[in-house]
Amino acid sequence: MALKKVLTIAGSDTSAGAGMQADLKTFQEHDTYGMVALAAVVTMDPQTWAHDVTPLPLDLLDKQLNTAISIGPDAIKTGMLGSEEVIKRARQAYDESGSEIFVVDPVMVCKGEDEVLNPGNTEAMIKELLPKATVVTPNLFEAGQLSGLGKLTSIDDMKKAAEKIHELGAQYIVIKGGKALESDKAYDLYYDGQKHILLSTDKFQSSYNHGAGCTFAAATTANLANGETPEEAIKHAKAFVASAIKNGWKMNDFVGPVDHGASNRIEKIEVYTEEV
Ligand SMILES: Nc1ncnc2c1ncn2[C@@H]1O[C@H](COP(=O)(O)OP(=O)(O)O)[C@@H](O)[C@H]1O
Ligand SMILES: Cc1ncc(COP(=O)(O)O)c(C=O)c1O
Ligand SMILES: [Mg+2]
Repeated sequence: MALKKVLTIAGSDTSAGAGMQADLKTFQEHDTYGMVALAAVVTMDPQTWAHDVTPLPLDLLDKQLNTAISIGPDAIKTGMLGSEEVIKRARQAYDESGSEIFVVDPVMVCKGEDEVLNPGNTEAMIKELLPKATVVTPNLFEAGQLSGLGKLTSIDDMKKAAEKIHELGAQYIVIKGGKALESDKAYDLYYDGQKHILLSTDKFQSSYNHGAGCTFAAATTANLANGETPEEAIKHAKAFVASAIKNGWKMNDFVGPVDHGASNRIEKIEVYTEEV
């Protein structure tokens, strides 16, 4: 059977733990055919590892989107988009694609960097992306921004934020408590408009977790393309990224990426679920 075609509209992380590199590696691990339309290139200062984001010219993004859409992706994921213009283009590309799976990873900051990439982006994501999102995968910070609730510190806060984001049009929401929520387990909250499900795994080391969010959203996209329900897709994506984090490794004095292949190559991790 032909592989499902999965397109990421995202940035390039030259260190290759996050961004479109994480997406492509994760798509491959899920037996899907990964494709890319590149929106920006992130480079790091070798001395300080400060991130520098260089957007690609919009006409070059348009050419890539035209090509990719003509191939007929079965599912589309977004990652770092960088500007309101690019967010609009991503929405148009999804509308034109005929695909019915749109996974929005609303990347606002890079881990280790606390400056929001561009505040106007939040409004554009709310207006352009959420109404079309099959699944949206904000981390704790991003969920606070999208919901307008600000800082979230508890599962109860996450439930309220998920309900707000659902009202904005996203069909399925998963808020990643993950590294940011103070807790003994790694919790994520799933909401489908009716029930809240708390997903958890053991909490593993968090020094070498670069790319965890991208990997989680890419795995969700691939699982949906392969026919899983949103609930299954997210649960399996969480197991996949938990193994990737457990086996994360030190790249240099600044960063350590997750091991995108760990779930298939090294070990499976169990995910627990309960309705809350
Ligand atoms: N230390 C950890 N151990 C296990 N799972 C984790 C850990 N940190 C994050 N996760 C999981 O990894 C996924 C990505 O979460 P997170 O790192 O918070 O996202 P982002 O990279 O977008 O900020 C989520 O499923 C989260 O629960
Ligand atoms: C291109 C790109 N996309 C997305 C991200 C976000 O990565 P994470 O999966 O750690 O949230 C980064 C972070 O460096 C990045 O460089
Ligand atoms: Mg992220």
